[in-house]
Amino acid sequence: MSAVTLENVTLAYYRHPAVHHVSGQFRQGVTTAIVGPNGAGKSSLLKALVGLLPVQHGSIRFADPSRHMAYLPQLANIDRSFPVSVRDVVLLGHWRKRGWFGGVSQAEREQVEQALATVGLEGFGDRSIGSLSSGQFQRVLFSRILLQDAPIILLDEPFTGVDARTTADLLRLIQHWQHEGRTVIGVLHDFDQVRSHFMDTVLLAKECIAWGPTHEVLTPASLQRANAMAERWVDDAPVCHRDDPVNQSVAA
Ligand SMILES: Nc1ncnc2c1ncn2[C@@H]1O[C@H](COP(=O)(O)OP(=O)(O)OP(=O)(O)O)[C@@H](O)[C@H]1O
Repeated sequence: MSAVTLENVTLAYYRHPAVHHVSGQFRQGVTTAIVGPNGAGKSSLLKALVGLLPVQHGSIRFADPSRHMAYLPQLANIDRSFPVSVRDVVLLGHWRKRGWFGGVSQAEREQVEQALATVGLEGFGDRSIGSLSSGQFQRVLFSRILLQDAPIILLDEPFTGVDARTTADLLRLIQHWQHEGRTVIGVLHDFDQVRSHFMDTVLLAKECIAWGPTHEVLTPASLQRANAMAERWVDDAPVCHRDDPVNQSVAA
C-alpha cells in the first residue's frame, strides 16, 4: 500500500527544474532511500513532500489526509546559535499536540527524558544546543522525532558529519520505526547504509532513473546512467513540458 504517491511531479526554482516528471509510490511501513549525485534534486523532493516547495506540475497524494510527518532537514541548514536547551528543542516534538500556548505536562516532560535516554543522551536536558557535538545534536533531533510520533518520517542526510557509533545507533532507531509500521524516507549518500537498512530506493538524477527494491535499483548500470545524466545536466535549463508520465518504477 502506498503512503505517498507521486504523479509526474516537476519541481522548480525560478522556473529552472530541480526534479522533473517523477512518478512512483513510497510504500507504507517501508524504509525508502533517495539517492543520486549532488544536485540531483533529492532534498528538493523531500521539501516538496513536507510542503516547503510547491509542486510545479503533477501531484503528490498522501494516503493519510492529515499528512502527519516528521521532517529532519540537513544539519548544515540548522542554526544552533540560539541559547536554547536540549529539553526545549525536544519538547517542540509535542508542538502538534500542544499548539503554541499549551502548557507542558509532567507526562510530556517525562517523555522528553525518556526520548533523550533512548538516543543515549540521558541527563543532557539542561545543556544548550550550541554546546553539543554534531553527533549529539543529531541524536537530539532524532529524540524530537520520537516525540512527534509521526507515521511518516523524512530525513535529509541524517548521517552527514556524524560518527560511526552514532550512525549505527540512529540506523537501529530507523529500523525500529520501520518495525512499528512507520514510513521512513531518507536522503542518503552511503550505499552500504542504503543496502543494509533501506528496503526501497529511489535513484534520482533530476529525473527518476529507477524506483523499487534497493537491490534492483542500486545496480552498476543504473548508477552509471545517473552519473552520466549528472555530467550532462544544465542547471539553468527551462522547465520542459511533457504530458506523458515517466514511470520507471522497477517495483512489481
Ligand atoms: N533555494 C534554491 N534556489 C535555487 N535553486 C536551488 C535551491 N535549492 C536547490 N536548488 C537547485 O536545485 C537543484 C537540486 O538541488 P537539491 O539540493 O535538491 O539537490 P540534492 O540532490 O539534494 O543535492 P546534494 O546531494 O548536493 O545535497 C540544484 O541544481 C540546486 O542548485
